[in-house]
Amino acid sequence: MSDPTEQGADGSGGWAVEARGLGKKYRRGWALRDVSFRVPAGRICALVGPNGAGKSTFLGSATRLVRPTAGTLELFGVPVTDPAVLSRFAFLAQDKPLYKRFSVADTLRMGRELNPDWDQAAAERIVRSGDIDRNAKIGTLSGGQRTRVAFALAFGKRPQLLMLDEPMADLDPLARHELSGLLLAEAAEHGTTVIMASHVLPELEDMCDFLLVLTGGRLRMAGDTDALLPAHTLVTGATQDGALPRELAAACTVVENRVSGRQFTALVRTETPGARLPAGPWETAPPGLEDVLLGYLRATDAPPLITAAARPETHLEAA
Ligand SMILES: Nc1ncnc2c1ncn2[C@@H]1O[C@H](COP(=O)(O)OP(=O)(O)OP(=O)(O)O)[C@@H](O)[C@H]1O
Repeated sequence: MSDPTEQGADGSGGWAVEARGLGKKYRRGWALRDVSFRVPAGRICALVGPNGAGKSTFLGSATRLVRPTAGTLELFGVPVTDPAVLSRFAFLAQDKPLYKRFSVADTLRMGRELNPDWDQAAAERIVRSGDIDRNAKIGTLSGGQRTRVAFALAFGKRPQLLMLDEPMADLDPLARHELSGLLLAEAAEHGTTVIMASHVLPELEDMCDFLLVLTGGRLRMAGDTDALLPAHTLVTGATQDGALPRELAAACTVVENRVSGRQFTALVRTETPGARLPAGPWETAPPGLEDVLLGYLRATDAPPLITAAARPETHLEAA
């Protein structure tokens, strides 16, 4: 077995997250089922899926808040069951839990006392640029201001892996822009890996270079956006019966085919990188990230696509 801390072929430093056969069953059924993937270290990874897809359950499993029913999960090669992972990650939960009676200054002091690598200057900077009074009690702050303090706590910890569950939901457009810029700068400067669950697809296009897509607790797509996007093509053309022309359908995997009147618009993919679709009475265009994500979110029976970079070793060995 290779070492998660060793240099990857592309010069990057191993992988940050590795899930193998990960599953979580609640009384009503499986929230996550047989999920296996790797996220290489240093990536900004979007975790995408409809409501109830299992995103928070995955983040809960990675942060020791949820105990998986099946499989294994490692952060930087350390099983999440090992308390040694605690110093490696920071987590910004959807409800941004903070102590309401603490002041902002108390909250940052708590961060400093609990975290050996605490970066007080970075945390203070984030709070200051939101014009938040250090003496204000958390309970008196607006939702967006609380989010900013939670960001300051997460960044101040200087984690190797930052996990965020819908971090921007209650921020105004300016704060959104500022904090996403900060996230990118942080990741670039410190090599931090980021995993961010979000429903705001256009935002992800600008920020993320790696994708994880879940629907119904199953992994549908995983890999570098640079590898995933070029594998897909948007095709439009005329159809008599709603089906794609046979010659076209034979040359690709159809992710989604939508028919309006006598016109089809299909998201297709070729399984061999660089393979071309046959020419014919149809038009092709490269899809944007949002087109690809929406295709997989709508067509839940499309075959999953997990690129080689996102597959744990067992899959590579079996291939
Ligand atoms: N504590 C729990 N007890 C029982 N079922 C749960 C629990 N937490 C989550 N579930 C179920 O697990 C499934 C996945 O939920 P999860 O919160 O992980 O989805 P999500 O992708 O984060 O959704 P959203 O986008 O709405 O936040 C859902 O069907 C949900 O009802």
